[in-house]
Amino acid sequence: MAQRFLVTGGAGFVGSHLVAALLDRGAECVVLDSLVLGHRAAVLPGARLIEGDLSDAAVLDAVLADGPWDGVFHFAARSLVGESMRDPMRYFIENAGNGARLIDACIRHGVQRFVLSSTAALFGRPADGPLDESTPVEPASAYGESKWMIERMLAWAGQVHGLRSACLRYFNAAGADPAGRLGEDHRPETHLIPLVIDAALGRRDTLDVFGNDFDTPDGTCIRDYVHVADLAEAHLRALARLDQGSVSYNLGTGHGHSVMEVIRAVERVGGRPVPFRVVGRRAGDPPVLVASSARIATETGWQPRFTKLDDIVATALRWRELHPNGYAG
Ligand SMILES: NC(=O)c1ccc[n+]([C@@H]2O[C@H](COP(=O)([O-])OP(=O)(O)OC[C@H]3O[C@@H](n4cnc5c(N)ncnc54)[C@H](O)[C@@H]3O)[C@@H](O)[C@H]2O)c1
Ligand SMILES: O=c1ccn([C@@H]2O[C@H](COP(=O)(O)OP(=O)(O)O[C@H]3O[C@H](CO)[C@@H](O)[C@H](O)[C@H]3O)[C@@H](O)[C@H]2O)c(=O)[nH]1
Repeated sequence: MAQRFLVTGGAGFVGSHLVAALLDRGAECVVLDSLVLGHRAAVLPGARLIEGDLSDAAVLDAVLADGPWDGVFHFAARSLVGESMRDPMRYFIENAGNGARLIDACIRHGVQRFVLSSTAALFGRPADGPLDESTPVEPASAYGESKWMIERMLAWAGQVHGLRSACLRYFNAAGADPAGRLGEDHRPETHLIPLVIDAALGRRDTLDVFGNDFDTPDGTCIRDYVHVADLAEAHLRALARLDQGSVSYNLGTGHGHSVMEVIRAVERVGGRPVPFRVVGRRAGDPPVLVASSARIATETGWQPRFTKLDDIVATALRWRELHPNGYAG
């Protein structure tokens, strides 16, 4: 019989790519998404979409009762650092509160394997150098703190109820489905690569570079851009690894790229100039965030297939060129 999975937030950017990977492997997928940030068209036809909010206890109960589930993947969340600093309680109520409700429903309905979308934002303002799982957790935002709260809940759910969990701390999710079915369409868009692409395509006047006075070689911030298809593969491997117990993994390519390098990559791949201007720093941006993913590599054999920034950018650019209005058509 086909394996059967529940994916919360499966109409969003990263979740929709995991759904594609599950369907490609013959699994059955149910997506629970309120569509508050996601898109109906991002749920591939092979999956079933249940439009509902995680804060709705009746919906959660009804969905989880319709098991058995081979695993639950939890993507649904708010994930904007700046927004979380203006309205921290929203992040604790929605991310941590809904996380608690979902974990509780999973325990009550006998789910045994749970995979959480966690984040590099757990690490706050760390020293330079690749961040592995021994890096101290010190969130510098309410968003990062809200994800850490869910990680801690999962630790307790494991200890008391035996729920096995994988906490996957993604660095910067990027790119688009290599088969061209899915892409990135956040509203509003705040992520660097789609904004740079829109500037190159003339859909924005200019790209604002948030500061060029950081302590980095060209003065702009360095991030580890990891392809969504590689993230999807990491989810599948982490899930399989749960047979041996709960895990936490940092997920990135291990290579950092500055904002200016991203601009140059889009110019190279797209063959068009990117208009940009340097503005002030964005509050809370650490200068460098690069992952060490040695642990997941050793324990599951995971390796990113997309290791070159140009290749990551190329998949995102291709989707945006074909879908200038994103999922709106
Ligand atoms: N994009 C990144 O670079 C990145 C990096 C690290 C971690 N993450 C985490 O990965 C996950 C997915 O990120 P994304 O970029 O795909 O986000 P996204 O906004 O594209 O997707 C989130 C999805 O969750 C849904 N959702 C939100 N609140 C909900 C609720 N209360 N009930 C039901 N559905 C709800 C939204 O409609 C949306 O479809 C998030 O948990 C995020 O914190 C993302
Ligand atoms: O218009 C823009 C947008 C971004 N940046 C810079 O580009 C880099 C990347 O920014 P962005 O794409 O917004 O990602 P992050 O702020 O690094 O956050 C992403 O990556 C984190 C993990 O590293 C996740 O926790 C977050 O959810 C996810 O949004 C940062 O240095 C920004 O300052 C600009 O210069 N101009």
